[in-house]
Parts: sequence; C-alpha cells; structure tokens
Amino acid sequence: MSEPILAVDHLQFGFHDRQLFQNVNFELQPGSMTSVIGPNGVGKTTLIRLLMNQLQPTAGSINWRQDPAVQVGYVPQFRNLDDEYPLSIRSFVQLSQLGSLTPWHKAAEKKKLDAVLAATHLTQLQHRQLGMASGGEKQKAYLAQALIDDPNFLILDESTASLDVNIKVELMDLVKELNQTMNLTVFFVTHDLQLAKRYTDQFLLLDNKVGFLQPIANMEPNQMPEELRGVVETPEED
Ligand SMILES: Nc1ncnc2c1ncn2[C@@H]1O[C@H](COP(=O)(O)OP(=O)(O)OP(=O)(O)O)[C@@H](O)[C@H]1O
Repeated sequence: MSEPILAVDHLQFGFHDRQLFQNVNFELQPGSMTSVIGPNGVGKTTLIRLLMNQLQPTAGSINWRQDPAVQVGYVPQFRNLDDEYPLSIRSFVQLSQLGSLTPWHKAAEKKKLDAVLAATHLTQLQHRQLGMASGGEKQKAYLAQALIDDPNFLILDESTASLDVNIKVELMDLVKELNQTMNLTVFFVTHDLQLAKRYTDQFLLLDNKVGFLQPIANMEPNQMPEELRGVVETPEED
C-alpha cells in the first residue's frame, strides 16, 4: 500500500449544539474509487465541506497527502440550466481559467482545454450552447470544468442524482475511464447502491455516530444500519 492520499482520523463535527457525526475514520489510497452512503441529512455534504476546508472539525483530523500535493476537483449535483444559458460548452468548461489567462499562458491553457474536452468526449459538442445541451452533456461539462485544474482527487456530490439511468452509466463509465487513465482518486456521494456497487471498490458508510470504510463486495442492504434500509436504493440482482 502506498501513502494514503487522504487520512481522516476520529473526525467529529456538529452545527451549534447538534452533533452530526463523531467517529469518522478512513484512509483512501491514491486511485481508489469510494462511494459515500448515508441517509438524508446525516452530513455527507458537510463532510465534503470539511474535506474542502470550508468548515473546521470539532475534533479529530483531516490529513491530505503533501507530496505530491492533492488537487481537488468538485462536480456538483446535476441542476438543469436555463435553455437560454448563453455560453458554449467550451466557454463554460474554461470559466475557471479565465482569470488566469495571460498571453504567455494562452497556448498551454488552450492545449489543456482541448485535452479536457477530448477526455470528457465533448470535442464534437464544444461549440453547442450549453443551455441547449442534453442533461448528460451538461453534466459532462461540469465534470470537464472540474478537471481543468488537473485534479488528482475528484469529489462527485450526488452528481448522478436526477439523471436518467443511461446517462448515469455514461457519466460513471467516463469517471471510471479517468480513474484508470489518470489515476484519479474518486469520492462519490450517492444514494444509488447499484451504481456504487458497479463503479466503486469500497464504500464509506456514514450514520449518526460513525463513518467507516468497507469493501464494496460486502455491501448488502441487510448489513446496513437499520436507519439506512429503505433510505438508499436497493441494488437489483445482476
Ligand atoms: N450551516 C448550517 N447550519 C446548521 N445546520 C446545517 C447547516 N448546513 C447543514 N445543516 C444541517 O446539517 C445536516 C446535514 O446536512 P448535509 O447537507 O450535510 O446532509 P446530507 O447527508 O448531505 O443530506 P442529503 O442526503 O439530503 O443531501 C442537515 O440536517 C442540515 O440541515
């Protein structure tokens, strides 16, 4: 085993006097794919905000690997954009680069943008107005935007929720491809156990007290804490 890309030790957090979780412990290996499972309101998005240093733990620690440094990319939950949204897919993907564009960076930035559009299979569609793109294409554009700064750790925060099943699979196939070709570590928050089983190696189970990793092969609805049964979608038999 190599040095973990992320180590979370006895993490505890609550808002005001309300404790969300108190004993979250896990280590992620570089290149691993992990799903994060837990009932609504347990604190999955809050855990992500803690990981991204937007909140401070009440106790415990979050340690990112220092060398090589970890660069985090974030893909939000799918939200439909207005048909009138004017930017092309290419311009949208490039948004986070715009502030840093200087003449002597332009060629490299353009090359990077072309590479990300190719990696996310958006090259042919890059000039389409994003508002007119399909749900899957829009979500791929969010993924591409998250990849533009060369992350080695990708957080998908319910990014497949409210997409059609075919589009979920297409998106996750793409994420798996990036995981394999770029050794991207993937942290995938989802309620969809079937998708979790199909694409991730292990899952972080968050309940009201603890969080711990388990191999995905062990995931069975009847092994879930009682409050999770019926909350997460039950996988269908293959
Ligand atoms: N800034 C805040 N102040 C107080 N409470 C908050 C704040 N942000 C979130 N909460 C509460 O903390 C709890 C955890 O929220 P969070 O969004 O992390 O849950 P989640 O597991 O991601 O839920 P879901 O599966 O529904 O997306 C919720 O009860 C939420 O209302």
